[in-house]
Amino acid sequence: MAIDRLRLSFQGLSFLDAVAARPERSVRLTRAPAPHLLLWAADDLAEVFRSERDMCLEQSDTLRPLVGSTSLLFANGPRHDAYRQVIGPALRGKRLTCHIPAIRTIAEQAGDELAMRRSFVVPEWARRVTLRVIGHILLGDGNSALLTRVDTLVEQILGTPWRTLRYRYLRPPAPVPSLWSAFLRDRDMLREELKSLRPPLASGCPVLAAELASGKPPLGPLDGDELADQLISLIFAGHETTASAIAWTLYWLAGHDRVRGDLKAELAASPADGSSAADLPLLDAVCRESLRITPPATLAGNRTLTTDGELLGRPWARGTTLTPCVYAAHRQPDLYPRPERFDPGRFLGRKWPGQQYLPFGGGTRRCLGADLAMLEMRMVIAAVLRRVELGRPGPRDGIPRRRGPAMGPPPTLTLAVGPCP
Ligand code: HEM
Repeated sequence: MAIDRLRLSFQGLSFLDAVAARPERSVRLTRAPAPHLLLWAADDLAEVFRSERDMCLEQSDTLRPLVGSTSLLFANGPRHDAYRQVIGPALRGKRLTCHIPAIRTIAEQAGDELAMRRSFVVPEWARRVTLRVIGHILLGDGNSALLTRVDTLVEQILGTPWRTLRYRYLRPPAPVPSLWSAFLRDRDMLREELKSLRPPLASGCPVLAAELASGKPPLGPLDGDELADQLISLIFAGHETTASAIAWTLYWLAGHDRVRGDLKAELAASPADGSSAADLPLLDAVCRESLRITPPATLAGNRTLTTDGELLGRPWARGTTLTPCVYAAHRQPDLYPRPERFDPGRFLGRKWPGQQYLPFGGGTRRCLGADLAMLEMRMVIAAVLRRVELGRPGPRDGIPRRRGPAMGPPPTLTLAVGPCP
């Protein structure tokens, strides 16, 4: 049965496509002594998200060398709660609203850049935009060289599935020249710089790095290594997935003339910049449908049971791992008729429950940047569509590619752009 684990690792989405139609809405990747299941039935997901106090998140072998072993992405128990209490409020509500003018400027500049071009490589352009946004929120302005180095480090290991496999499985001793030793050298130099960074305490809006470094409860003082882990984690989590989401949304809009026309009409009829979902309902629905049909994170985090117990009507042994499968949950034809069709109408005037629509995962580990990501998607898409017309993508341009634990469009996805008619 471990064959299914290998198929997931090597075939990725084609494996998920093959199992998504199973009536049991789950697949067992491994059996005892350490069973691992992917789940997507709404009732099962709701129960998993309710029972997370008896589960912990395991560190990922792929991400740990990048984000560090004290990363909040792997924290559990009270330390995890403390991180969420500090980071969560900084990324929603009034504190997020404070960053809207800066995000608007970044979105408009990104749109202006396209207005001067005939075509652009979408994933690379989108990563530059989202890197600027998370850089502004986390470190304040003026750290673009440092941010680019984080992006280059990520690219070095996740840029292609082949690079990820080499980085994951070929780790010779450090003195041997290899992708691994180059990665370790660049990572360590970057960490040293992050440790000595002194973010401004306040620059209009509070800078998240300064709050993390403030030593205030519930986190208390972080040493340099722990702070560097959190900065790399937040830059990584905060821009990779959002860049994929923006790139996918432009891809879907480019291929759907009617939806794009309706959205342009909505934008033409309103001065709103997209910072509020209520002002531009079709724009919001387009972004949500894009996250449904091509969720950047196809799986949420692996939850491992810390005690023997009963769940989903069955007894489970400690050590069992349960993973919500976002991709399969979003492709259930009884919930989403013709799930392979891009149809933003599914989200117009309708809110989906968290166990049926979960691009940001759920429960106590639900994405802390969900509000920021939605805001950023809407504002960037609005700025682009107001400035340029998009050309049609090619027939093979939408084949998803693995990017570490996430799913992105092909790195070469290129769209033609021209003046608005
Ligand atoms: C469209 C963009 C994004 C998507 C699709 C996405 C998706 C996810 C998913 C699926 C998880 C795991 C949730 C779970 O296991 O239940 C997650 C966790 C997380 N995300 Fe995002 N994310 C996005 C953008 C962001 C942004 C902009 C930030 C900002 C810093 C961010 C920060 C985080 C953090 C800190 C966690 C860990 C939460 C925890 O473990 O408590 N994400 N995200």
